[in-house]
Amino acid sequence: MRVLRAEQFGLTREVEYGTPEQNEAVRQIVESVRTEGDAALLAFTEKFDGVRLEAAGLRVTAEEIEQAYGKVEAPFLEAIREAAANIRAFHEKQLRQSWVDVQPDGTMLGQILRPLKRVGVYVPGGKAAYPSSVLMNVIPAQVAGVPEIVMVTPPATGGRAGIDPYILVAAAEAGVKELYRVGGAQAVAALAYGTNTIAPVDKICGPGNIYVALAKRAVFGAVDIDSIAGPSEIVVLADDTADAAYVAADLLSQAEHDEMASAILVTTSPKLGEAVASEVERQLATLPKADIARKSIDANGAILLAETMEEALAAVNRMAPEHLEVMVAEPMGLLGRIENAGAIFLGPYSSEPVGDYFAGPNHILPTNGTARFSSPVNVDDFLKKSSLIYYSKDALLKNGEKIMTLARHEGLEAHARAIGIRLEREGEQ
Ligand SMILES: NC(=O)c1ccc[n+]([C@@H]2O[C@H](COP(=O)([O-])OP(=O)(O)OC[C@H]3O[C@@H](n4cnc5c(N)ncnc54)[C@H](O)[C@@H]3O)[C@@H](O)[C@H]2O)c1
Ligand SMILES: N[C@H](CO)Cc1c[nH]c[nH+]1
Ligand SMILES: [Zn+2]
Repeated sequence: MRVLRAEQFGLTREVEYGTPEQNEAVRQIVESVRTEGDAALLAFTEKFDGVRLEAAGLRVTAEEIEQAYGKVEAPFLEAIREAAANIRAFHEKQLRQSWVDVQPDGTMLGQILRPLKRVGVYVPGGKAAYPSSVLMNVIPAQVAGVPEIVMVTPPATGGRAGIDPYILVAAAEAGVKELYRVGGAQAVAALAYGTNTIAPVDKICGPGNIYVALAKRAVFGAVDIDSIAGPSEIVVLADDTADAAYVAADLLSQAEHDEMASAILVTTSPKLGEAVASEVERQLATLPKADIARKSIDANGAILLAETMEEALAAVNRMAPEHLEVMVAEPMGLLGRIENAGAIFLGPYSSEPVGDYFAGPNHILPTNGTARFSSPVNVDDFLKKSSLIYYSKDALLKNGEKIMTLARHEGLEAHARAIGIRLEREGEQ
């Protein structure tokens, strides 16, 4: 792994996300699906996923899901059910209620929360199967009360024939009723604009590779999106008390997701840096996905050496990583100084996969520095708010002049008169 001085790590705000070629490819895919619908969807599915389908075959049937149950083992079912319960319990704590505040003069002000009507959830499946992402997408939407949850996932998970049965079982366990075998930018475009087969949604959530992330960014505005949850990232912030083997294992846990994933150690200890570099090499050699992890570590892996914890924290906050592990003697003591991170894992036993699969917080997290302003997927993503305003006659008579003053300062006479006409008429009575 490259060793760099933390202060020299010139990580500035990224202006362009993805290469120009990837951006152009996504632009063309999105535009074709928008204008040609199912025909383009099927053509891109054949081109990028190697699967030839008819429009009628896009929707996954109840029989397929039933058959999938026959292919998964009992320990998987037990684990996914317990994970689902943890994720549901965590997200239920996020649920907020509508509220109304009634004042003595009869004024009523409030906020009404309603679930979005129809949302699309993307479950990745290009290089690996992600049943866990089914739960992370679907459960918060259910907790919010979304009536129509549409799931899409590539038709040949990890290049194998068909959708991974564990994904199908996770979808059934989560209660998904509408599921299509389509992935990549074409799936995002279909959800956003609709085709003959897939009705358009109000919002698209879920993680994916660079093509999925760029497509979500491209359709934002036509629909809402959660965040740019692109290729995975991990930053480990460690001092000389950290265990090099643990740090290396956690860095590799994210490197194996994607050649574009990134894994960075920020440390005040050159000795730990050296030990982690050789541990990464040792552990990488035996990984089944060593080819992907190798490319990711070579392209986007680094060890940043900082003089002080202050400097280390500045580098972390500048990167705004998707996942931050804090492996220092007193992790709680640093918490208040971490400003930007999608999820923060404290101490040696909170290894990143604890959050990926089981603890309960969402694993769909902002990447590429967007944790500066974006949040993990959460129940609020699936709710919209309407403000509620009721003014009594007394309240309008009391405040009308002030409203007219403000309107006239903006040069908006019609606004002032809309109030004035009521003051004249009601004030006379
Ligand atoms: N940030 C998060 O919250 C989070 C969570 C889980 C996973 N992830 C990330 O999700 C990603 C999953 O990626 P994946 O590839 O396994 O699955 P994916 O489903 O995101 O992407 C696969 C699809 O990409 C499309 N594609 C592949 N090559 C293409 C090309 N050259 N041109 C156009 N389209 C192409 C294909 O249509 C394919 O169906 C990884 O990067 C992983 O790190 C992120
Ligand atoms: N680490 C991923 C988010 O970047 C989520 C995940 C799902 N399965 C394994 N990992
Ligand atoms: Zn992961």
